[in-house]
Order: sequence, then C-alpha cells, then structure tokens
Amino acid sequence: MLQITKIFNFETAHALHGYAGKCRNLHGHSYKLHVTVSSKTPEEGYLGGTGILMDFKDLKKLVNEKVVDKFDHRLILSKAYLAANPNLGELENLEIWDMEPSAENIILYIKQELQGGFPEDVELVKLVLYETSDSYAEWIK
Ligand SMILES: Nc1nc2c(c(=O)[nH]1)N=C([C@H](O)[C@H](O)COP(=O)(O)OP(=O)(O)OP(=O)(O)O)CN2
Ligand SMILES: [Zn+2]
Repeated sequence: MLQITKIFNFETAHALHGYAGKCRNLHGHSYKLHVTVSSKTPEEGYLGGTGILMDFKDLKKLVNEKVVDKFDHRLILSKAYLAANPNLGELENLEIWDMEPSAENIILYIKQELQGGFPEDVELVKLVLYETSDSYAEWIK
C-alpha cells in the first residue's frame, strides 16, 4: 500500500487523575505526531497527473488547524481532575475533557478530529503519538 506521512510537534501539559505515580501531577510533554494517509484507490505502477497522493502542504494545513493549534501550549485536564483540584479551573489555556488525557485518549481524539477532513480519495490509515522519546501510542486502521 502506498502511503505518505508528515510529522508534527506540539507542547502540551496534562495530568492523569487517579494515576498511581508522578503522572498524576501537572507536567508537560513535547509530543511528536506522525500522520499517515493513503489513497483509497489501489495504485497501478505510478500516479498520474502531478504524481502526488496528497500535497504535504495540504496535510500540514489540515493537521495544524485540527490538531496542533488545539493542543500546542494548552493544558488538558479531565473533569475528574478538576473536581479534585477546583483551583485550576480558571486558567486561560485549560481544555477540559470527559476522559483522562493519556496518550491513548489523545490519539483517539486526534483520529476523530482528522477523519473526514481529507480529499475524497484519501484516508487516514495510521497515527503515531510520541509522548516521550521511548513511549508512544499508535492507531492503525
Ligand atoms: N499507557 C500509558 N502509560 C502512561 C501514560 C500514558 O499516557 N499511557 N502516561 C504517563 C505519563 O503521563 C508520562 O507520559 C510518563 O511516561 P513515561 O514513559 O513513564 O515517562 P518517562 O520516560 O519520563 O518516565 P521515567 O520515570 O523516566 O521512566 C505514564 N504512563
Ligand atoms: Zn504525561
């Protein structure tokens, strides 16, 4: 299968409510996101026209609008975390989620944000989200 990938970076703070370890406290990550798309039409030896599956520039614009701009320099906390720490509720860069902002839940959120936003013949097939240099979540269609 032919596919293309673009890599994005964003800085986001979070905490995991109920986590039995240091990640229950507020902290941040330099997230690295790999977004991979494929053509719905099987390729036949070569791509006609301009020879591109989807313009990297268009992929960049879409992911920046739908994901990076929403996460970069934001603080994500669950309703459960805020119920236990109500003093944080007034912060201007706070995003409040129903679920805990684990790498797993962030990647599922990103999948939902991106799916449906691609040109008709293009589909999202893989996301990889690095939370640290050696910890990542992966979604594969
Ligand atoms: N399955 C998951 N486990 C953990 C998540 C997560 O989102 N999904 N998140 C955390 C923490 O938020 C944070 O990412 C710490 O992760 P970790 O890989 O443990 O980070 P470090 O490498 O910096 O930790 P060391 O103590 O230095 O090993 C925890 N788990
Ligand atoms: Zn973390």
